[in-house]
Amino acid sequence: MTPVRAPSAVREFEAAARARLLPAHYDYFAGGAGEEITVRANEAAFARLALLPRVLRGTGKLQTGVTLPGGRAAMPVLVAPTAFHRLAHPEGERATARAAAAAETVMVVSMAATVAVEDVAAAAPGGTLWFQLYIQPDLAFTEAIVRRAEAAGCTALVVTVDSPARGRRDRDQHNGFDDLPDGMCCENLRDGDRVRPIVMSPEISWRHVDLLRRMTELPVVLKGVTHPDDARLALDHGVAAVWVSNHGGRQLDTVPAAVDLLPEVVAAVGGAVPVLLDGGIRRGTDVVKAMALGASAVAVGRPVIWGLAADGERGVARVLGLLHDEVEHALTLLGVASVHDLRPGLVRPC
Ligand SMILES: Cc1cc2nc3c(=O)[nH]c(=O)nc-3n(C[C@H](O)[C@H](O)[C@H](O)COP(=O)(O)O)c2cc1C
Ligand SMILES: O=C(O)C(=O)c1ccccc1
Repeated sequence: MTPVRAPSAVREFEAAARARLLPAHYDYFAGGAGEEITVRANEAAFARLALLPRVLRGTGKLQTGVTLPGGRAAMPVLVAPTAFHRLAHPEGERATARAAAAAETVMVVSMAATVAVEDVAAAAPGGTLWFQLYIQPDLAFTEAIVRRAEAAGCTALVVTVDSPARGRRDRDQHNGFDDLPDGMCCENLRDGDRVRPIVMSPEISWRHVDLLRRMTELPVVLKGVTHPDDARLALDHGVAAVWVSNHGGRQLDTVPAAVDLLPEVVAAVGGAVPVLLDGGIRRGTDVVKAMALGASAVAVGRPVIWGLAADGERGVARVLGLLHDEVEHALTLLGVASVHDLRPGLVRPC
């Protein structure tokens, strides 16, 4: 009999997840906007970057930890905010939070989580949670959500700014996937005895970022920046970090690959605040490439979903563990002792 082995690479979790998920749910998680050109570009861009190792550097103990505005992480790979974890596993965001806490990394709880932020926090005491927010045009309601996130112990607010409208996702349209099944809802959108829909409004502007900053003491991270001019504006508006992202190719199709946008944003930010990046990270080598190009840390969206769908908390723990081990291995073979010593000279186009 062929022994069944645990997946030994992040990518193997996708097949395991696909086998377990309803096709419409798999498509929701995997898919993106339009022709999915950006979805594919995110991963392809990492394949087009080569690593150039240094030798005989006598690197001793490795350093993978990073310090960010919302706290420390033992590895430079955060859990990106993704919606609807209970579609992937009955424990939903609770399982994800436990695995992230065990890996000593940050979980960014989605505003569209299917477990309330208070319950996510209670499931993983000692874990670091940030809260992702779509600023709602109803500012009083936005403030109520911010207060909940603060009270639950979240240490940063991640404001997603790439969604002035919902992305057009053909797979979801074909599958008729437009709502959660009975018994599941966006628990962070509860307002008295009703659950409000998430509004993605084109009216949101820099003025709202200013209002939000006045609303809270928490560091505000801007997620979904692609243009260097917006990175500069973000600094003018006092953000604590800039997060380069095209939403995993789920918003505007044909936006360039995230890692290809990184150098210009890093140059625009000029070291004033940390720059985070997500989109297409599947390997430890992808993590070190992004950090060599100036990211302070990266985040993974779909890999976490695949781990969760395949094997719950254990699957997410394995995905994060694989990425951590691969980062260490890549550092060793690059001749670099610390993620802080990664430099652009270690990467070149190929
Ligand atoms: C299924 C799914 C749901 C997502 N939900 C959210 C969300 O609620 N809020 C948000 O800011 N980003 C959301 N994103 C975007 C992720 O935070 C992240 O930018 C993206 O997944 C990174 O690309 P990757 O999946 O290649 O790692 C979602 C992504 C996926 C795949
Ligand atoms: O699917 C997404 O990418 C996403 O960001 C989202 C946000 C709110 C509700 C559902 C999904």
